[in-house]
Amino acid sequence: MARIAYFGPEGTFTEQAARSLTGAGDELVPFETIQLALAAVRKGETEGACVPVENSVEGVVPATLDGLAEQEPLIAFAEALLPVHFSVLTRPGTTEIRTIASHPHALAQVRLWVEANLPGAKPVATSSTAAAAVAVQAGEFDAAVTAPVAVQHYPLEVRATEVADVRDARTRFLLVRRPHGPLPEPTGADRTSIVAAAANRTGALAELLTELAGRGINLTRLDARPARTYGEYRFFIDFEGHVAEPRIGDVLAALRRRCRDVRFLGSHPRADGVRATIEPSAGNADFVDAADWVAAVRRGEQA
Ligand SMILES: O=C(O)C(=O)Cc1ccccc1
Repeated sequence: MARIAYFGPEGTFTEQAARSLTGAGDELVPFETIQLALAAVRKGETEGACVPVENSVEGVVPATLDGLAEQEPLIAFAEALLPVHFSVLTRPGTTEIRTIASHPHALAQVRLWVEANLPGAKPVATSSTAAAAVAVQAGEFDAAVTAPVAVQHYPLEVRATEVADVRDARTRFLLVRRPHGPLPEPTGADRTSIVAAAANRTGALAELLTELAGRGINLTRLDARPARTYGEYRFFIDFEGHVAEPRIGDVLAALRRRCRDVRFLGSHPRADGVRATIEPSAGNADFVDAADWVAAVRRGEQA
């Protein structure tokens, strides 16, 4: 049985993701912010933490990216991909909706629906979708935009379901832990994540990407975030493959040489099961064969 922190309170999308990534015997512990959930696993209060990382409409979750790039290293060892549509909840008997509260990512994904269905309602940001439900229950706001499961946790009335301006929106969540013990086994459908601080000079980012492109490695995400000093950036790069594979080990070694700083954020199976694209002459067997050939040349066996 493991204790797993998650971005709560109860009834968030992240709780749903955490449930899908853990077993029935595991204990899920809610934290009010992403930073607190990550701090819990860093301090060893929990064995893991589940946090959202990116959304197909709103993009990255900055608190998660910055939280993984800074302080003691954490490793993502599993991910979940959830379809995201919302419910609108009010206190029973509410007739007029003047304020509508939610996590900023949720508000951004229902803006058109609110304009069309609740004209004049003022959006108010809360720390999470479930925190909005708590605030509505306490009478602070009139309506909350929540995960469909939130109504099972809070005594509120469902005013609308399946609310989403963009159909098929998805959010990806990570289960992270401190770097100890073995990594998940490679499956052929894996994702590796790093954060790199490239030198501040012409072509530095292009050089990093060329290392990946030259080995036929397909990127799945590239984001830049400020490195806390004005004008300096960190690059978050996700790509297909697992560090256990020779072709991925080879590119990580090259990135380590080229970057001022590179942090490994994990290799784990992709939630969507998409298998890695392998370009001609860039498969693992090609890398092993090439390394064997060099070793043979060094032994003087091949001239
Ligand atoms: O607030 C939540 O429920 C979260 O888990 C974060 C979030 C917010 C909006 C869409 C997906 C995840």
